[in-house]
Amino acid sequence: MAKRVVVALGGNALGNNLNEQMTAVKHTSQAIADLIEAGYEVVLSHGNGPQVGMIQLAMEELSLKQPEKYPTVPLSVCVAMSQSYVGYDLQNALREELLNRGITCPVATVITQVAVDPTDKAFERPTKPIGRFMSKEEADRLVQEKNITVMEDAGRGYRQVVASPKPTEIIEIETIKALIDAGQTVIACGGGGIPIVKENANHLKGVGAVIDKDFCSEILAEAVDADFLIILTAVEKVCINYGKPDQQALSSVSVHEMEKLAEEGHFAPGSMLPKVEAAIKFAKSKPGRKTLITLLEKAHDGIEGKTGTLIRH
Ligand SMILES: Nc1ncnc2c1ncn2[C@@H]1O[C@H](COP(=O)(O)OP(=O)(O)O)[C@@H](O)[C@H]1O
Ligand SMILES: NC(=O)OP(=O)(O)O
Repeated sequence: MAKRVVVALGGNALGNNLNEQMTAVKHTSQAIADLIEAGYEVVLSHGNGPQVGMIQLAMEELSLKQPEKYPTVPLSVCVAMSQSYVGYDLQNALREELLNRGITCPVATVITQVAVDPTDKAFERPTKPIGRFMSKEEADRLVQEKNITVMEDAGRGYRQVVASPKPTEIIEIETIKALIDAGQTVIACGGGGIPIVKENANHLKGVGAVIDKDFCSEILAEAVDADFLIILTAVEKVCINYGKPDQQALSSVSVHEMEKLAEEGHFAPGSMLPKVEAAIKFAKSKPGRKTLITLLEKAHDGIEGKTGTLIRH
């Protein structure tokens, strides 16, 4: 039976703006098509930090200019827009790459809502960076003008941060499973999913948050009973003492060892730590499940055991 793989695409797989994304998805599709060609069943998820920030800013400018005509657009709707915008580019690029290789496999994006707990403490403490990077001066000015929260993002500059509650349930999971079982390649849970809370028996209400795509990809991987969770990012291997002279790359690590390293503070919160936490959770969820963290271009080599950081039981 074909091995089932959930692939979480990081920022470098999509770029930061319209032009970058058009180019990046072509490159990304080659790496994904390599996995499909090698016989893996692939389910894709992706981030949306730059995209949702761009959409939110555009919507805000419009509503500031003409509030009667263009009312404020909630963040949950901006997440929905980012899902369809990225999904559109990604499914088209992958469709073309597969057809060019003579592979007949329909590709579809599922608009995915993801439940969060309305009492999640994350609503009181924004941590998820979105949008572009800013200087400290610009960030301070926007804090005054717009009453937003900003944070320094892993030594790369300042960004707006929003609440990022933990995902608890994927609403469209049965649709996603039906498409996978029909042999289709599915893009789902984009941007961590559209965050919703269950208000009563049947009503789902969007909430102002951006869910971490690594945590959401992990619950997706469990729900579709994947063998592998692959988190593709901008580094080939996870390191200890990252950025220091004694930096050391990790190749194959048990969940127990990885938990210890995380406790020792080797992984930066907001960048590598959520990936490591998601990796540990998936590898622990059922015997035989493994997580791989590596570079986009190394996805195929990584799953063949040639590179990347493997987190296993
Ligand atoms: N211990 C570590 N090992 C490797 N990379 C790390 C580590 N700590 C922080 N990083 C940084 O985390 C980045 C990945 O996080 P991020 O850029 O947020 O991911 P994404 O690809 O999902 O957008 C890496 O490119 C690297 O700069
Ligand atoms: N939603 C999310 O985690 O996006 P990024 O991966 O772009 O931060």
